[in-house]
Amino acid sequence: MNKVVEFQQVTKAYGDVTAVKDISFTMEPGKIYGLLGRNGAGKTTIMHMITAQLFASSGEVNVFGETPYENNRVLSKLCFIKESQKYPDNFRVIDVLKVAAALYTDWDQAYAETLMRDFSLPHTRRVKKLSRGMLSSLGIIVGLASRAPLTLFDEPYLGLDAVARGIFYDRLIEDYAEHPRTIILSTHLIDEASRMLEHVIVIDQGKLILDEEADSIRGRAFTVVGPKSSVEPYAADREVIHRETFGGFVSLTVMGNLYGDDRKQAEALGLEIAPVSLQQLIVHLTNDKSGRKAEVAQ
Ligand SMILES: Nc1ncnc2c1ncn2[C@@H]1O[C@H](COP(=O)(O)OP(=O)(O)OP(=O)(O)O)[C@@H](O)[C@H]1O
Repeated sequence: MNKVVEFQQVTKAYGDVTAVKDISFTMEPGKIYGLLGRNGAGKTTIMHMITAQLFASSGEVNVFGETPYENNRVLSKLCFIKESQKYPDNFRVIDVLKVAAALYTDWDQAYAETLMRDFSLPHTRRVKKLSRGMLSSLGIIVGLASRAPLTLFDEPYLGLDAVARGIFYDRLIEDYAEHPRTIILSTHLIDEASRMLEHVIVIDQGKLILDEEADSIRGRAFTVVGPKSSVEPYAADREVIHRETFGGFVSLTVMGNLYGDDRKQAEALGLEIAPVSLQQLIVHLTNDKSGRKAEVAQ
């Protein structure tokens, strides 16, 4: 299958700061990727190399099978929504939409208008007069209505309230189902975004430490709940990554195969089983692989 993004042993240094260290990964068409990691992990640097705003110090970056640098065939297929997008001072919301309509080949104006209503964004308000959350909504509208074959959202929801974030997730999932494309979402809100993510790439201190399908990560652990007397023997020779006690009951998150014997044994003991959050697992896996106590989410 043709790859949308290919990184081969890519390193990026800013002077003596090496932000990205010898990273290799590929991204396929028609998938939603989560690019996750702590502050300063190197996520934005990776997105800037994909979108040809930064050169790699070494290694090879290919997008749609070609180098993206000064390559209009590639760049015309990309839409990059940054955390703090800047617009000319005199621009109104409607001017941003006009520029986007001219820029993106697959732009859908009717869809943009629907999204404008969903996010209650006023057409004629000057962009510099928008609230922080409204500015984020504008970026989200441009990103979704661009329908670009590769759309990148870099922490797109600064200042957005929970309702607006919910609208973003819902619209993205609905629209993606009708118009499959590759989406890269960089976020700290892993639990919130996890229902949309199909594949997860975790960066820690510039290194790639996890590159896996979200479902396969989720299936690696689960939570068992029950009376202490049943839960503790079950947990005795297992890896416990989280523990909560309430009265005589215990809830443990254990590493194990959610779809296999580990689950059957727990069921046989009458323990309740619940899926574990992607965030909790990633925090755990990050700790393991980086050899330090990391906290992926804020
Ligand atoms: N222009 C620059 N000059 C020097 N160092 C930089 C520059 N841009 C980024 N860095 C450094 O590179 C590292 C990675 O930064 P990057 O912005 O890619 O991280 P990030 O994962 O996107 O972080 P966040 O989640 O906080 O946005 C950090 O140590 C940062 O300080």
